[in-house]
Amino acid sequence: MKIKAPVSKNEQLDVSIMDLTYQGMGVAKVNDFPLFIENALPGEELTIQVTKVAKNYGFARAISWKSESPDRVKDVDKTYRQTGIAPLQHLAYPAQLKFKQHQIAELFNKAHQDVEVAPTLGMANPTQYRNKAQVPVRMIKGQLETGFYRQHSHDLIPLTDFYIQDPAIDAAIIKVRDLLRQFEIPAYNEISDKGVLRNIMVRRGYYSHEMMIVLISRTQKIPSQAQLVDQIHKALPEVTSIVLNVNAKKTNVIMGNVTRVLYGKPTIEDTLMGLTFAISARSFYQVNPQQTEKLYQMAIDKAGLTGEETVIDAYCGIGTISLALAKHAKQVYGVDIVPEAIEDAKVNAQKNHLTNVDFFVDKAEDQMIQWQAAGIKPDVVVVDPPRKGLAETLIESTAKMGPKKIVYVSCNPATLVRDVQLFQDRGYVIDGPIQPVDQFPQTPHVESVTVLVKK
Ligand SMILES: C[S@@+](CC[C@H](N)C(=O)[O-])C[C@H]1O[C@@H](n2cnc3c(N)ncnc32)[C@H](O)[C@@H]1O
Repeated sequence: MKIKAPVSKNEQLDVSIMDLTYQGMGVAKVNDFPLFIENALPGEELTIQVTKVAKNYGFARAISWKSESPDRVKDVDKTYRQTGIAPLQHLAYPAQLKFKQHQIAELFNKAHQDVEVAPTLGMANPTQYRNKAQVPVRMIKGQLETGFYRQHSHDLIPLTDFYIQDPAIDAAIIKVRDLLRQFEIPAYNEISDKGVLRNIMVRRGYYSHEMMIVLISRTQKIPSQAQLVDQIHKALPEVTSIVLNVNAKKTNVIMGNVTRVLYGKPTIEDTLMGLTFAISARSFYQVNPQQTEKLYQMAIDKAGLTGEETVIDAYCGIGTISLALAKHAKQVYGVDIVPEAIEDAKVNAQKNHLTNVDFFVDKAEDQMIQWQAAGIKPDVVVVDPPRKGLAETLIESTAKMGPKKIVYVSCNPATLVRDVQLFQDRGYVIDGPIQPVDQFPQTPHVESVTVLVKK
């Protein structure tokens, strides 16, 4: 028998908000049927209009408030919410930190795990923190614009202040945009699959102030390329690298596989944990440098190294954690799937005069099986996977290698909970509190460090 939802589309209702979801939406329940409402906070009483009804849940939009949460920040800029750049900016920062701590505890509780979660480590100035921007380029009314997509769409909202980005990066985007207009370079059109420039990526070293501009183009060459590049580096003295990335595919993936240096070096340098790192266009590098130092210090402290240990850093990127650990370990092995990242990692080991680190290009899950077969016996394994978490085969081979300690740096508590359970099934237990670190203020994203030890 088909069960009818207790609400229908377009219906208006008065509700109380009970909780925030992992995506940062308010949750209200009507006869146990959950409704998700953007921009609504726990404790608020409001009138909503139902916008979508699915089998077990629905979505609604807020129409008017009867009572507001004391944690609500008034006078927020709606553009940031519309674009999804800062979907939690309406929640006061201390409450954002509590929300992140609570999210992790909730997800473990739902999996019947009683864990201790420490208060989230926040930052003093939780805006303008990003060292990297990736902005789409589109033609609007015949003019090239840069900005951000409206959430759940590809409609570009032009923006000049991105709120959570380093303002020097925002200024560089405007300058590049103006030069693209001056040279009449057409933006890419997703529908016709014609035009030239798709995206602009800008990275700026937090300490070095070296800046890289990546022009992501559908075509192998940009019209007036030499003059454009010349004008960009003349207008922006911090620019030490201009790179062309070619992405000729009709795809939502931002970067293609071909990169060519148009000006300066193929990498920029920055400093983290007192070490120097070269970073190329396609390599991962943490976007919040101030918080990354706290996150890495936490991972290093929790690893508890004495200088005698063999350590594996799976998902190592350009070797940031590996090299920070190498100063305190006998031998470190790092693996990442992106060849450019591993090239950077090898250069970075040399730059920092660290000779006790070996880096490998491979899927971490495959490399781990090879290390296990080769009889490598790590004392500590650090994992820092993307949001989808760990492959079960990696968990299996890690457990077989039997490290005393696993330090799990996670950017997604849902996959963290799943993976921790798989480690528990193989004889590991959580040691000490889980430590959230706020890498992404004004957004619902949650980063954390968890330690597992062998029973
Ligand atoms: C969250 S980042 C962490 C990188 C590094 N630990 C850091 O802090 O800069 C995840 C990394 O996993 C890499 N990656 C994604 N899938 C992978 C896989 N299956 N095997 C190995 N590395 C992978 C990405 O290239 C990226 O460098």
